Amino acid sequence: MSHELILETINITKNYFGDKSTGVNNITIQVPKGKITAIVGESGSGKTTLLKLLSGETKPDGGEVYYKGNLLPLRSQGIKPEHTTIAMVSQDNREMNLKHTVWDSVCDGLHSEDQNYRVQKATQALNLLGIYDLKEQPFGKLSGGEKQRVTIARALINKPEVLMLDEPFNQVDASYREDLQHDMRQIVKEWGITVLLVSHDPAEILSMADELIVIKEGEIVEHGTPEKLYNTPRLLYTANILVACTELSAEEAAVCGIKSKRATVVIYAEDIEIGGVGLRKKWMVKQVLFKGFYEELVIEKDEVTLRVFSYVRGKYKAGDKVAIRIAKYLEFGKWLS
Ligand SMILES: Nc1ncnc2c1ncn2[C@@H]1O[C@H](COP(=O)(O)OP(=O)(O)OP(=O)(O)O)[C@@H](O)[C@H]1O
Repeated sequence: MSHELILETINITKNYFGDKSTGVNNITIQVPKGKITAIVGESGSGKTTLLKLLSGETKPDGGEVYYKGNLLPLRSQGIKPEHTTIAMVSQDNREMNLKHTVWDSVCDGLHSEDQNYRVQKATQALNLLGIYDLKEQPFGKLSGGEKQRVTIARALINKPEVLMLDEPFNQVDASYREDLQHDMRQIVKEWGITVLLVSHDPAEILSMADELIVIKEGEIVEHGTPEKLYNTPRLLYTANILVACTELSAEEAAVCGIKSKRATVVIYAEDIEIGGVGLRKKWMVKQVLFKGFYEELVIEKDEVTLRVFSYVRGKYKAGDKVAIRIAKYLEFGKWLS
């Protein structure tokens, strides 16, 4: 399927100390217009660096970035017209004045001088992010999560064509985060905004993104839809980023009844069913962890430990013996002879 592209990089490289061990190396990507693309990878893999290159904040050592088919100018070159359509929300709040009120912080981001328009837009943005009641508060006195919401409101207010979000909700309360993610997804879709999202939160990545780019040690190692990469990751690295899973050697897998000729077998907790008619109860429940609407059981057999979900709370306790059925597993690594 072909999509209209908004940003494109060709072999971009940025190394902070002149060697390949930091930054990003030779990255070629195409960012489709109107989609939410998440950049994921372990800490230090180069996600923020890639975002900064794509926004024109950082100059590549080599390669090019194209915005709508034209070479992207650097922000520091002061070439503004293109850049007003790329907004960046970073983790450091560097652009924010700590003494400004929430209202002024958001209004400062507006390009129009028309008073009615400013009031209308700022009110809309503050309501959208659920921070209208904080409008008289100085930015510096807000909590981390409130600050994040102000910087997002400020970035959204001019309806940018591209919105770059670096860990945008990591300090927002869990109770509010899901609603905010859902609202943001709806707004950017309605407004046709292209989003580049950097996040460590698997739930956020999987529920918000249309496309994932997986980056490891400064290079792209895998890309695809969240469904594809969750269900059939090519790399163990990707599975570990997207889901908390159990990793077993082939010998340990054999304890679970899995005959594998690959070095590593990965099992997602949701693919293990407890019970099963006619199965022998060989697994010991070691712990029952309360998780809200479900429980996580830590079960053990022959020194192999698995994590399983139980949706009937209170049914199992430590010391119980259970049978399990593994519905699905993934195999990675070298072939064993
Ligand atoms: N300004 C800088 N000067 C020197 N080294 C840097 C700079 N910025 C990043 N690096 C290094 O480049 C590598 C990639 O950093 P980057 O911030 O892009 O990673 P990341 O994937 O966003 O990490 P995290 O998830 O921890 O935020 C790291 O090794 C980091 O130490």
